[in-house]
Amino acid sequence: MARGGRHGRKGKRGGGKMGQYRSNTGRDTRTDAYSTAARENALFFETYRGLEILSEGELKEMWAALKTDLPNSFRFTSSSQSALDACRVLKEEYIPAIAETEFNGEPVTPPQPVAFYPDELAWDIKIPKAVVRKHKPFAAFQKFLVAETGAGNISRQEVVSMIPPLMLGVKPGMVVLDMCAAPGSKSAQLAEMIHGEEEERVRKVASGTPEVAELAKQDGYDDDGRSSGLLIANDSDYKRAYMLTHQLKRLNLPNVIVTNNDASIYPSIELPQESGARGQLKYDRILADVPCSGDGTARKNLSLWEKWNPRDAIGLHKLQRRILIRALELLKVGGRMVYSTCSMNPIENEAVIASAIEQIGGTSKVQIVDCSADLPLLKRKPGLTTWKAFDRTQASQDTPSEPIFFETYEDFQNHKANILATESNRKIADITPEMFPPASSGEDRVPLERCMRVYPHQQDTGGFFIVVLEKLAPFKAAPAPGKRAEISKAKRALEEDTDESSKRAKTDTDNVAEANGTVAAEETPLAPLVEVEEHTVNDGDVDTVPATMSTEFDDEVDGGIAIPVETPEEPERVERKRRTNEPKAEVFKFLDPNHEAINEVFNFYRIESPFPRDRFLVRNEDGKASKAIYYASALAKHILTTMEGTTLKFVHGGIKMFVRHDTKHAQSCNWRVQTEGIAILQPWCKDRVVVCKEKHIFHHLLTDMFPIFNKDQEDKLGELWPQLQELTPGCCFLVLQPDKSAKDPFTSRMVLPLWRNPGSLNLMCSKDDRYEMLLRMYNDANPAIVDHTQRPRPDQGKKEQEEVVDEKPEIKDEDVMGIDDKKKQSEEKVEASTDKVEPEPLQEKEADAPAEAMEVDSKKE
Ligand SMILES: C[S@@+](CC[C@H](N)C(=O)[O-])C[C@H]1O[C@@H](n2cnc3c(N)ncnc32)[C@H](O)[C@@H]1O
Repeated sequence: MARGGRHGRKGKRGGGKMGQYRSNTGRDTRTDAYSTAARENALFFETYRGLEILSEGELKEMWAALKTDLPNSFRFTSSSQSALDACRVLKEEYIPAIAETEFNGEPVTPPQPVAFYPDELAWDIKIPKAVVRKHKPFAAFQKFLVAETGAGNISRQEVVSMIPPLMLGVKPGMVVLDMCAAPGSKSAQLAEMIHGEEEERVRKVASGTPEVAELAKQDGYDDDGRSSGLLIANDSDYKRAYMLTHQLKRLNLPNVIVTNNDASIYPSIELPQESGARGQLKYDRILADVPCSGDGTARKNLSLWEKWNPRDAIGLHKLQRRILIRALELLKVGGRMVYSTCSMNPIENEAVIASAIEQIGGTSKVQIVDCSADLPLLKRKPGLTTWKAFDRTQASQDTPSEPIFFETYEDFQNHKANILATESNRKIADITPEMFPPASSGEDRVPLERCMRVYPHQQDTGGFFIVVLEKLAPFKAAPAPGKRAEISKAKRALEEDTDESSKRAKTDTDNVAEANGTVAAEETPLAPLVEVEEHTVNDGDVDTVPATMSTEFDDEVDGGIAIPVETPEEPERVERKRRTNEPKAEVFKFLDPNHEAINEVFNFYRIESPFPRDRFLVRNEDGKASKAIYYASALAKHILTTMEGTTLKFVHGGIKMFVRHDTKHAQSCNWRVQTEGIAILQPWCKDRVVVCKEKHIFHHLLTDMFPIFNKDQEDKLGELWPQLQELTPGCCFLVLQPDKSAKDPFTSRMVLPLWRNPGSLNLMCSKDDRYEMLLRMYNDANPAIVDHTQRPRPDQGKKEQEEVVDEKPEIKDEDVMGIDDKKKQSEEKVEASTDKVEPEPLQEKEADAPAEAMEVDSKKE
């Protein structure tokens, strides 16, 4: 596990990616007390008033809501049984306790389930974050939140940010792309949906009768009970892509890949087709939660009050449209995508949707899905069908802070001409015709009212824009509007063919078009006249990957202005230039199914067929099984191998299933199992399974590290004693089995790795995981954990003591970290999981090192 952290962080001063969180004086504003920051910005307010998208009364309500603290909210991991247990603990223990407490003499409102979120899995805390952190009665609750977040059972996530994944309707078996995914709260939601009830299905297939097995293979679980789906989560900012990895790794899913590419030119993935012909991967679902000006996040991103500027949206519109068009190209016919922003500005929202639909050939190619019946308890407003474009550039320089509105593009052109006539060097916004409402009507009309707008005052959240699009037919995107005008001009010039300069114009234009594809480059014909101010929103920075990928189209092609585009026969092997400090590309080398290490683990744990032998990989250049063996799903394996060395840049893929542990016991195995992959592996293992049904026995294993294993401990170990006596030394699976006939039964099933030494035992999990389980399962907030290898044992002979310590397996970083480190890390993850809060970048050392090296480093620490 990579260690992020505040320690050793080399934060940038001033602008850069952190720019949006700095005040004009360069101070980081993220930790400012909510109450001390001024929440006023006349330009921001007057712009929204002048836009007339809300009545005067509602505008005031929205403004008042924007000025208050954002409630804290979190979500339980839907795919994990221990998360569902944690949710029950919240309801049965913490909520009643909080309901009894008071703050400043008033009763406290306990956390409430988010009304629109299914199964009461999302919760809202109306008590301000600062109060929860500092007020004593909430200390236990805070501890619970931190422990469960660290364990991957809870994700802190803003309520509005939970909407796009819910609207996508992802199911197990689906192939999903999250194009702008960091820091990853929505990706985590999507990954959980793909995972579904995989663990239960796997158990049925592995143990059941043929009928049960058949049943368990259906509904997307057709990989012997495992979900055959895949999530590719991408972000163009490589540091944020590593933060994304951090967030997703907590879920322990083998069908997740993280990439680091520019979404607007996201590479196509080659797939072998059954017929033997080549095909390209098309996605069932795509999320384009694009970089935006983020004015819906003003309740938590306080620097917005200081910096809000209409140019941020204007500067991002084209990138947003390019990302959306690329998403639609990559979508399956019949597939659905969500385009979303945390901005309320129509230029980043409805204008992007309308112009993109026009560019790809209209509503016969893609439709806006009517979602009015979905999530009925979500309060929302329809998308805008008419709006004005706006800027702050007044004709006179004396009134620079007042917004100026344009009903039509001609209005804007006149305004610009007036200004430039007197002051040719004034900076004017790059407003383009696509930023205005579409003129189409009748059958071609784009039903923009089907888009969804969520305003902060409606249900005490941030602001958000969401639209669900369904691809109806393959299309060939027309060139971007500016490019189209340029090409027409060049074509006219060619037709006239009067002088040399027109020929040059044609040649230049075609060269640019060929090099960039239809959507890779856009310049309006007006561009040379207009200078755009640098906008402050850095999420919109485009990755500087050269536009070498062609934007290939679906097999059937129609209409549009065709620009010669070369569709590559196979993925291009283009060496992508590494930026300074950028880590080397991660490596994924799959092992031969008959590799010695694979044979060893299959024999030792008696892993039964049909558990696949050909999906194991290592993460080093040599392809040697030296430290860890990972496992990836079938599709993940295909993509990691076929796209190796192409422009698709991988950051993460696969889960760690076995870790090397050299043992001197001849009958043992040199590979121990890891918790990451244990739930899908164990049901296929017919050996080395130890079942525990009594909670008090497990408590002993949690509080004692390396408890002695001898006859004197027989009573303490109860049902485990005879089972463990039968086992040769080495790793085994400890299955916690709910059984009503037990005195003290478990509420749900869980599997953990256990190490059986000749003279001791050890549960193979970190101290922090022990603390989390003690809190969740035994409500024990301050347990004492004893490490018996650190204690003198007068009752043992020298040889016995040596045996205990000698076989103490190496546990990697998660075990090496102390509770304080892990707590800090969990708190950082909590921050990172919210939408617009810039996560702490990984330490440079980590960012530079491949995954395995990171672990070694952190262990040395
Ligand atoms: C609004 S944030 C996404 C939040 C994320 N979906 C979540 O739920 O945590 C936008 C992200 O887009 C990334 N980004 C900016 N330009 C991009 C591009 N051209 N391609 C891909 N990602 C981009 C930024 O680095 C940023 O992480």
